[in-house]
Amino acid sequence: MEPLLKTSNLSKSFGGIKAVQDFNIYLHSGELVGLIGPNGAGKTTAFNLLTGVYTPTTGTIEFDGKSLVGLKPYKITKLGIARTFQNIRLFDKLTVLDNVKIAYHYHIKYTLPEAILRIGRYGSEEELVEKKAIELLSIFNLTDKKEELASNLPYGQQRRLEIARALAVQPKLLLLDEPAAGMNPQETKELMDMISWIRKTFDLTILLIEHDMSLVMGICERIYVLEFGKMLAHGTPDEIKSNTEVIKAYLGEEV
Ligand SMILES: Nc1ncnc2c1ncn2[C@@H]1O[C@H](COP(=O)(O)OP(=O)(O)OP(=O)(O)O)[C@@H](O)[C@H]1O
Repeated sequence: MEPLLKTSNLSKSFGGIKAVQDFNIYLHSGELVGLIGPNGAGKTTAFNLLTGVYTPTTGTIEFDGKSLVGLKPYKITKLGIARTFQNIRLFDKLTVLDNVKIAYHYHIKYTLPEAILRIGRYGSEEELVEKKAIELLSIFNLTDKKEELASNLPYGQQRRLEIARALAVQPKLLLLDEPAAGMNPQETKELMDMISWIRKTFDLTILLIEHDMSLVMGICERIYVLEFGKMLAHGTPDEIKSNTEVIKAYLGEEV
């Protein structure tokens, strides 16, 4: 079976800095895979390449049988890749519900005149969007916050809302950039369970950047390790835990 995502010698340089070099990964449909590495290793740059924020200096990205190189981020979202950000990016001045509803509009079918005149498919599609957005909020335990401004939510809830919003674009592949950052151990545990659950329920493939090793080792089937922009190792959590190069890269930290 062809992988859902496959990159080949993907590289990105900023002036003299080789942020990502020969990044070769594959993801099969339904897999939950980790991407780890010390600070500055190139993890977020890799996500930015996969989502069209940056154009690769060299290399290829195949997703679901199509090349993504040169496509704008919104096109890539439409093809089925959604992401969350290391620094949460919500629409602060919108309500929790509207943050999710906006994301559904990637798939809306009514035309602009229908929306302006509030006729045709507009009414029925808007009702459906609201219903689906409320369902998503309930999965993420945010139903009673739906009328709050996103900026008023505590940090852990903002992180969950960002994932809910990413799911609203109905992706095949979800890229999570440090979803547990700033969470306490209890919140991290709940998040781990939630990530495993949404993967099954929404039939997702997930690529996860995370510094919390217990989270990565606990839920990922395979892990890629980057260091100084290069792939240092790739394997199962057990293989990565006992890889001497990886242990060295983390300066003796428990992996
Ligand atoms: N837009 C940019 N312009 C110049 N250099 C950049 C840019 N984005 C990233 N870099 C550099 O590329 C390298 C990789 O950065 P990147 O943010 O991808 O690492 P990371 O693994 O995500 O790190 P962290 O774990 O700290 O988030 C770093 O040296 C960084 O300074």
